[in-house]
Formats: sequence, C-alpha cells, structure tokens
Amino acid sequence: MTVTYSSYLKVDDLLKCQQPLSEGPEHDELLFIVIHQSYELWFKQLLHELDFLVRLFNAGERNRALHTLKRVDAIYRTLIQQVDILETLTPLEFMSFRDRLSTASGFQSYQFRELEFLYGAKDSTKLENYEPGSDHYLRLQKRLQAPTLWDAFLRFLAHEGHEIPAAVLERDFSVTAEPSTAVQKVLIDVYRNDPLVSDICEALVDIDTSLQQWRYRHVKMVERTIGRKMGTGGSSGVGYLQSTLFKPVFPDLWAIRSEF
Ligand code: HEM
Ligand SMILES: N[C@@H](CC(=O)c1ccccc1NC=O)C(=O)O
Repeated sequence: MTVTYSSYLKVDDLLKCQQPLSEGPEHDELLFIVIHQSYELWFKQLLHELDFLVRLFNAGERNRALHTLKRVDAIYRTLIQQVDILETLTPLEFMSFRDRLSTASGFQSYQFRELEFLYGAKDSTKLENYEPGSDHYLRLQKRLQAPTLWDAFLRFLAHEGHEIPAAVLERDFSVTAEPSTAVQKVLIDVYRNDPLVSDICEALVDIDTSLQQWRYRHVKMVERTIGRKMGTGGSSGVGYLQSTLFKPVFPDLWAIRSEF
C-alpha cells in the first residue's frame, strides 16, 4: 500500500474522535472538544520533548538542550494563544452543553499532571483523582517518583564541575524540591561565567513564565465563561484557579534576580 496523507496521519481515525454529548448536537460543543483534544496532542509532544531534554542533560548535550527548550517554549506560546479561540465561547453557548460534562474537568488531565510532576510540582494527593492500578495512575506514580527536569539540570551542573550539595542531588524525588541558597550561588556563577548555560537558564525562565501565563489566561477565560460558579471537578472554580497563579516551577532562577 502506498503511503498517502490520510493513511500516514490516520485522518479518518482522528476525525472519528469528536463526539458531542448534547442533543442536536449543540453547535458550540465541537469547538470545546477540538480545543481540548489539540491541547492533549500538544501535551503529548511536550512530554516527548521534555523526556528527551532530561536525557540531553544527562548526556551533557548543552547545545541540543537549549534548542529543545526553545521548541518547548514555542509550543507554550501557541497553547497560550489558543485561549483566544475559547474566549469567543459566550456563557450562554457554554451553558448549552455544560450539564453534559457532569463531573468531568481539566482536573483529570493526566498529561497535564505528568507535565507538572516533570517540572517539579510534585503532589501525591493528585493521584487520588485516578483509579489505583489504572494506566493513568501508574503513569503518574512513575512520574511522581522520577527525578524532575530541574533535578536533571542540577545533575548536569554538578557534572560540569559546579558544587551542587549531595543532599540536593540525592533528595527524595517524590516531593517538590525546596529552594536552595547553595544552588542559587552556583547559578549566579553560571550567569557570570558560562554564557551558554546561562542561556539555558533563561530558556527555563521563559518556560516558567509561559506556564504562569497559560494559568492566567485560563482563569480569566473561566471567569468570563462561568463567573463564580463551582467547577465541575468539585473545586470552588475561579477562586481555586487563582490560588494556583504565580507559583514558579523554578524558584531558584527567580530568587537570583535580586542578586545581580
Ligand atoms: C470553557 C472552557 C473552560 C472552563 C469553563 C474551565 C473551567 C475550569 C475550572 C472551573 C477548573 C477548576 C477545577 C474544577 O473544579 O473543575 C479547571 C481546571 C483545569 N482546567 Fe479548565 N476550563 C476550560 C477550558 C480548559 C482548557 C481548554 C484546558 C486545556 C487543557 C483546561 C485545562 C484545565 C486544567 C489542566 C485544570 C486543572 C488546573 C489545576 O488543578 O491546576 N481547561 N478548569
Ligand atoms: N471545569 C469546567 C468544565 C470544563 O472546562 C471541562 C470539562 C471536561 C473536560 C475538560 C474541561 N476543561 C477544563 O477544565 C467547568 O466547571 O465548567
């Protein structure tokens, strides 16, 4: 069989995956499904790139690491822009099918949680949203126990001869790392003396900024669509989402900015 556009990309399979639940169906439900599915595809790509990045740090491949970080941030900038499309969904349009979502919610996106764990925002209680032993649960459990992107970066710095304390390198990976003044001292030295690694640090700050921008755009979009209603996932809604803003995943890189 010759490869064609549709056979290679499995277009027929892909186009079967949009199945509205509302009667009619309601016109706007397709947009809601398509947006979420495209986010999940990009989350898959991000996990693919970030897992690769961990391997690049382990192998000391600084140039390719920087290249990969730039790609990751380019994807985030696209994800942030996609919120523009959902902002055209009015409260009435969303209400036309919201009931059908029942208790389903972005809370349950296991790829989003995997990304958070990989960045370093570890929280074992997030596993409670998944069936113990299920594929999703096991994926998250594996990510919970694995070293984070930041751990891989610090190991790379140690390998390059920087003095990262052993307690930092051999920490319990299943919890969020504490900010470290010893690490911050190393980072300041990197910024002063190693331009390429300092570019890597800046690319990490770009990604941290993008993550926070996505959260901000999501919460404003939620506020204009459902106001102060509770979330389908059982949270207070906008109030809960606001409490997740301004939490950097690489706090040491923010802390050193007051030191130059
Ligand atoms: C009309 C559109 C949307 C509304 C009204 C909305 C609303 C909400 C609300 C209220 C929550 C809090 C959890 C809950 O109780 O349900 C939430 C969480 C979340 N949403 Fe959305 N959302 C929308 C679109 C999106 C899109 C397009 C994504 C992209 C994947 C997304 C991803 C998430 C994620 C990952 C969380 C969990 C955040 C966390 O716990 O830090 N949402 N959303
Ligand atoms: N949590 C939203 C519902 C929602 O947006 C949603 C529902 C199912 C699958 C993904 C969703 N998107 C993000 O939370 C709400 O409370 O209306």
